[in-house]
Amino acid sequence: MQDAPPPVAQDETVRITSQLYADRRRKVNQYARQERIGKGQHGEVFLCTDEELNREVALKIVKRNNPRDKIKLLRRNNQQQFGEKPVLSSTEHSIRREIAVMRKCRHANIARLLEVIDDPKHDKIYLAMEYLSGGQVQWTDPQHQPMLSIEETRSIIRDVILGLEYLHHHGIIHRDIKPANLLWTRDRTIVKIIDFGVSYFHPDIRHAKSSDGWENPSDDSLFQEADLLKRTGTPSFLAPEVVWIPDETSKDSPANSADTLASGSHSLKTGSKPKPSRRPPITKAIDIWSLAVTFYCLLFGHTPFNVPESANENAYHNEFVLYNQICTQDWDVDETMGSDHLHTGGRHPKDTRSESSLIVALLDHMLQKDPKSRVTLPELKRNPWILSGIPEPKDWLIKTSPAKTKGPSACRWIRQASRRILELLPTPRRIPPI
Ligand SMILES: Nc1ncnc2c1ncn2[C@@H]1O[C@H](COP(=O)(O)OP(=O)(O)OP(=O)(O)O)[C@@H](O)[C@H]1O
Repeated sequence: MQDAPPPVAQDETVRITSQLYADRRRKVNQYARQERIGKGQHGEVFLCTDEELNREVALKIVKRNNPRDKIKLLRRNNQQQFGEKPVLSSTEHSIRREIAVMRKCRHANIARLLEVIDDPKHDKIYLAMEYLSGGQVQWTDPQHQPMLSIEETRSIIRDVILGLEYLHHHGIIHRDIKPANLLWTRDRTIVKIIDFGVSYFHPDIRHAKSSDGWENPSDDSLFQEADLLKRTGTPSFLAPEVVWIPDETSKDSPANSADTLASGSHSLKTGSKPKPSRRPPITKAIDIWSLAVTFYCLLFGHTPFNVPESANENAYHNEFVLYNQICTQDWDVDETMGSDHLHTGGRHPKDTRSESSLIVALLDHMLQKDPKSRVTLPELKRNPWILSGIPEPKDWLIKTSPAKTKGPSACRWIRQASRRILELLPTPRRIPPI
């Protein structure tokens, strides 16, 4: 094994393998297992050596059906009409969605999928991804103090902006942006987005031209519009429009079942903002909100909206308190931000030219409850604080534009076209020596 693994080639296509020929404790096809590096809701992730290509990969192993899924699935498939597509378990649905999105992505700030091993005879699906050995972005120490400097925070946020810009350009909403889904490369210079299990794709939200070589994920049934309304993601990072709760006076309101919040110890009157009477539409602006919560976490070492300490044991009730805070409450800032302890000057700093006040103003634009007033990704990318320190900002903006990055099929198309042109050219005749 060489010291530094060979980098992933930009035009390397994702291999789809339908035959699992080795599934032993230490080996999955050509992947020799080393230690476990992660465990999520859907599966385990192992560091592996790809013995064919002599490089390290992260192998995510997901069981198609966990036991809970199996019972639900049996019940649903029994109720199905003849000829209907069988319903996928929620785990399989999530992994198929992740594969559909990751197969299409080629970007420096998005973890690359290299191979999918999906053998119908086996109950597990394997995803070989580029190994991001720098680990998760750590943002808080055991005392809940921020661990990252302002400069490190800026660089991370900039990387995520670029990754999200690419996703949004291609009609993908990530829906679970949080520090745990941001991984460092080995040298800790680049951050990449992972975990596309709850992401959403819709061709109507694409900006990219259909001629740019980026094909839409093939299976529409994986991306149902109704899924957008589900509160998937991580509670503290969810946008107001995602956790939107019908008016308390409404008959169906959860407030009526969860011992009335507004009159209880968690009354949300101070600094509260009126909630819109109708749920705002769910758009890519939800990723901006989650990015803002992430940004806040890196700066202050805690989330902006939290369940108050006085909350009770009822998890449903506490979640409801949190969602009400997200929808109606303002957030506050600590006295200092970052591991460099930059003074904030409070939630509304008097000195509007200081660096910290620029950051608070930026957070303010990103944490707008109304998605229509929230800063957009192109505006965010052009924000002076975000651009600060980049030697040639204009060039950087052009160079990093997602319209510049070509999809995998475009690369393939270019290769095929050049091969075809070479075939059509007359074979050079040997010139006889004079
Ligand atoms: N490409 C990678 N390189 C290195 N580590 C990784 C990689 N992908 C995932 N991991 C590790 O494995 C963990 C779980 O991965 P992932 O979030 O994809 O799983 P999941 O089951 O979808 O999780 P969740 O419960 O958050 O939905 C990550 O938090 C990370 O620590």
